[in-house]
Amino acid sequence: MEDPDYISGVTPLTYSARHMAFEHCSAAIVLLDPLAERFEDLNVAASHLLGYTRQELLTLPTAKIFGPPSSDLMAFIQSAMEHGSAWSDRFTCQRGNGEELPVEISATHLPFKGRPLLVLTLRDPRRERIHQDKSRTEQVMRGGLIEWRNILELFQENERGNQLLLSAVGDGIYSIDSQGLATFVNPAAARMFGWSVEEMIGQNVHLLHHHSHADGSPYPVEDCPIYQAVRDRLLHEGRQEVFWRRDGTAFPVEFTSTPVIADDRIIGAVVVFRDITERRNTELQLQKALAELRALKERLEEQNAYLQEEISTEHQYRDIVGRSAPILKIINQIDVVGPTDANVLIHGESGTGKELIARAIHQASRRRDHPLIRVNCAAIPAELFESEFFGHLRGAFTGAVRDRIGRFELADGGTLFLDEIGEIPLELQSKLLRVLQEGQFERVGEERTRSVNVRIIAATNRDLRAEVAARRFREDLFFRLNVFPIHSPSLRERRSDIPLLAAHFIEHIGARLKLPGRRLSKGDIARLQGYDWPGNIRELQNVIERALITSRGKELNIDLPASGAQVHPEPAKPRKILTEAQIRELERDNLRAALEACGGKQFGKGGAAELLGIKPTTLASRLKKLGMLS
Ligand SMILES: Nc1ncnc2c1ncn2[C@@H]1O[C@H](COP(=O)(O)OP(=O)(O)OP(=O)(O)O)[C@@H](O)[C@H]1O
Repeated sequence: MEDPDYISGVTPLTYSARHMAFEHCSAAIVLLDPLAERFEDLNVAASHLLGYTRQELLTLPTAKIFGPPSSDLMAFIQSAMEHGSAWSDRFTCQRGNGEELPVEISATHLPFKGRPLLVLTLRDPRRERIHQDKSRTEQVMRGGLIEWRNILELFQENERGNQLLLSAVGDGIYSIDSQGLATFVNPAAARMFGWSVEEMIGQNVHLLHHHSHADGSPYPVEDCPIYQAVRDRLLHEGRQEVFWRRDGTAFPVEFTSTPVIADDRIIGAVVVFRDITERRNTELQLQKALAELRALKERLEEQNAYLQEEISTEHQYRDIVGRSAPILKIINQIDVVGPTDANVLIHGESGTGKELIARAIHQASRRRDHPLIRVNCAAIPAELFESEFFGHLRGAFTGAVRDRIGRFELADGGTLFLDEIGEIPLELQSKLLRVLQEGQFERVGEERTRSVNVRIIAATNRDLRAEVAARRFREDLFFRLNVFPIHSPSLRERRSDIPLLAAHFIEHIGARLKLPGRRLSKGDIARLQGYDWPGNIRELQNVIERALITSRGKELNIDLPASGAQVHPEPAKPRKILTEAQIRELERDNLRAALEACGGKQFGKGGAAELLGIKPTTLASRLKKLGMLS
């Protein structure tokens, strides 16, 4: 290598380059003189591999590196010289630091100026492996990178998919940055607000659609839970708020605002919202339906209570008994008017069967499956009329401790029988007229107007025309009621029905009292027919009942006031006779005691009416009659 001319045709420059290439080649190369067992030359890589300086290696015997010449080494060198080259991985070098280094050796025979030199390329297989591993790692990493890129692409595609998804969903979705400006708005959100996506991007979304509360009062952005999420990193929800449209209208929403955190920094929030107008409407409808149901239940309960009360006190036998001309006329009238919805006014003396007629009309009507509600107008204190008719709200007046529905509502769909209609105070007559005309009224203490569909059957023993003339009864109301007048004749006007009626009562009352088989003598029948019956059929009924109770045998003892017959045939001792005033005082005392016992409570559970075993309306009328109303 000292002689620059050892290769012909090589210029000094190229020689120098070749020399550099040898010197700095990454492979470790030594030029060996096998006969001298010395290194003739070596490059930088060989010096590094063997762990000696160049100078040291040039002076060291090769045995220092390859060990004492072994048969293997001899055979290897021999083979290289004979065949021109040889390769082996069975040798070990002794490095400068004493370390044993297994090497791969490629040998090339290079005869130079008559000397048999060998060019040995030494390779550290461990280093090779390291290089290979590194290369493989790089390969894997490069492959991994591709893989990563694929994932990234997939993600980006997903992102596009996500974008598509966000665009397609029905919920409104938008995102805001940490400044509260919109960075993304899906089409559903923009559509709901009435803005375009482009118009919204970059805007303060709160000012755009969330600026006011439902009542129109301002909603400062500092209070906005959507923006709060950007400040406190917490998810915020809204359930009772409204968002505003571009056109100034609002819609109820439900929203969540979720903070978006990257590298532990809040970069914004994502808002998902839903227009809940339909749900709200459904809820409202449901609430309305529930309220109606509650009202219906309330009404049914009241109706039930009313009917229970009626059952215990009212007629066990409702059939109209009689074959007289006036009765046949009434039956005919019932047939005619029953199926219509016309108001009926029944006029007749007390006890002639006006209520029976009213019930028969109701039974003959299309309303028969709905209740017939009776109101005895004579029994209602003036101040309670309105509440009795139309109901009241709790607290509407002293004593109104709970909501109460009135008789009109109770009778909705059915018939309202206004007994003793002539007793209604004038002030209430106009309100009554309004319900008859419009079917509308308000409960006491309530603004809401309610509607009912009620047929009115009124009854009176007064001469209503005379009442109208005396201005105690409204003429317009009279005409409204008197659409179909029915006269309920006194018993005097139909004496021929008396035997039938008497037999009817003997049978029914006798059955109730468990006194069957009782009968009247012909003489008694004649006496009954001769009597004037100021109390009409009710009086007859009472006379028969008394006779059934007092008679010993099958033959009844009829006791008629006019005849002077004995009511109590065997008085053991003289009875104490009370004057009318004394009876009233006795009753007053009794009522007072009952009221005291109930702590002043008149109606309902544990009230005086219950204690006395009378209807609340009866109690009210008695208190009124006896001047005991405070
Ligand atoms: N034609 C009849 N057949 C059988 N019973 C009758 C008849 N008419 C009336 N009654 C009976 O006579 C009683 C009194 O009748 P009702 O109460 O209908 O009379 P009213 O005219 O409504 O009385 P008031 O005006 O006092 O309210 C009832 O028990 C009823 O059942």
